[in-house]
Amino acid sequence: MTNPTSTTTSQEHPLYVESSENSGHTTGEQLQSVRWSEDDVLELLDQRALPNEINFLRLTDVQDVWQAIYDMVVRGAPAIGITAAYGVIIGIRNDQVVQVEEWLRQVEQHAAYLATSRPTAVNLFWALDRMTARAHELANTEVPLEQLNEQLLQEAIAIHREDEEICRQIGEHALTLFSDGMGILTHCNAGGLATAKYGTALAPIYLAKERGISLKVFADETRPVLQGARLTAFELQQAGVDVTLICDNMAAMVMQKGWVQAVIVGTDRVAANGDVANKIGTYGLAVLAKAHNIPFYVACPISTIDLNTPSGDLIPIEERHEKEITEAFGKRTAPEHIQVFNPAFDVTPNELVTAIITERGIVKSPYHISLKEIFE
Ligand SMILES: CSC[C@H]1O[C@H](OP(=O)(O)O)[C@H](O)[C@@H]1O
Repeated sequence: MTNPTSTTTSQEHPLYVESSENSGHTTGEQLQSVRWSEDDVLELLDQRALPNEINFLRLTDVQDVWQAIYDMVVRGAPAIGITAAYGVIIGIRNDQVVQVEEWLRQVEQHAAYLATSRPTAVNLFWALDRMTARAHELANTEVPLEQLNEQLLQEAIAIHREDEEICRQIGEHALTLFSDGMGILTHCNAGGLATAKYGTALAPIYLAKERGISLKVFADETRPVLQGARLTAFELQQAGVDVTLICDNMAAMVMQKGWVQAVIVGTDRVAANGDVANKIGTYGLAVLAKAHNIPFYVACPISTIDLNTPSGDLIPIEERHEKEITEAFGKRTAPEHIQVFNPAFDVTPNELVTAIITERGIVKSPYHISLKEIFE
């Protein structure tokens, strides 16, 4: 297996690069976590190194794409789906196929392989299904074999580009729920780093910043992988947003002090009844929000809604390596041979979800009905 090459940029290289129309603001063009380069290579911002280093890995082998998703080089449901879509292209381009039927079989094989990288985020499977469906369409056209890869690449690019606009629309709908001066608590990272741009839960916060609406954000650090501390706090600080980092066990206190008027999180999969799988710790946050009579919002594209999974107890929950809990910064923080339980996600029952905010609008209970309607 080839080792992905890395293109490390200097540490002072900002996550945001000033764009001409935003001169003087810090909300310049956000650097993408996933890029298809001009020389046709998949480039991934190594999110494991943030916030200390900005390193881009260049991947040209489908096994490396699988590993990058599994190791959380790239993470976040939409970003995982976008990466896997490009992973299919990388795989098929390395194959020497001589017939269309063989080309189609190889596409399906690469998609099936990439689908084994992480089990919970349904966007991974949604994106791979979209790529294989497009491949079947292309195989039944007159497109010559040597042009099929380029045509299929356009589908991966479309998935990528559409996600940016979808996230902006989620932001527009979510922003109708927020007003100047509100305290917003969020968990994990559902920002630009988890998507093509803007994010889902963080999208309204970026739009509020651009429109002069001041929101005070509390970001849970989100143990054990610290996506909140390393990614959300970093993203929002770079964008000039008023963000305060807290430990996960401080959320109750900031709510008790009256500093939080809404909770908004992303999600990796919404079941047909509105149960929500999201980063571990989300369920506890929803219970706390209920106890403090604070609205609990979930933001996601409709591609994260899985009508084929009837309820949250049927959502596969990824369990990750014990080292994520027993080590920190390369040092052991727990006794050797200690038993560990490390689920990466939990499920919030739909009755604790105030609303689900999508690019098509705000969905409310009864979710077993309203979630179907959003697709009509
Ligand atoms: C916009 S999806 C973000 C979603 O994904 C995160 O999980 P992970 O960092 O393990 O990929 C977390 O559940 C976020 O809410």
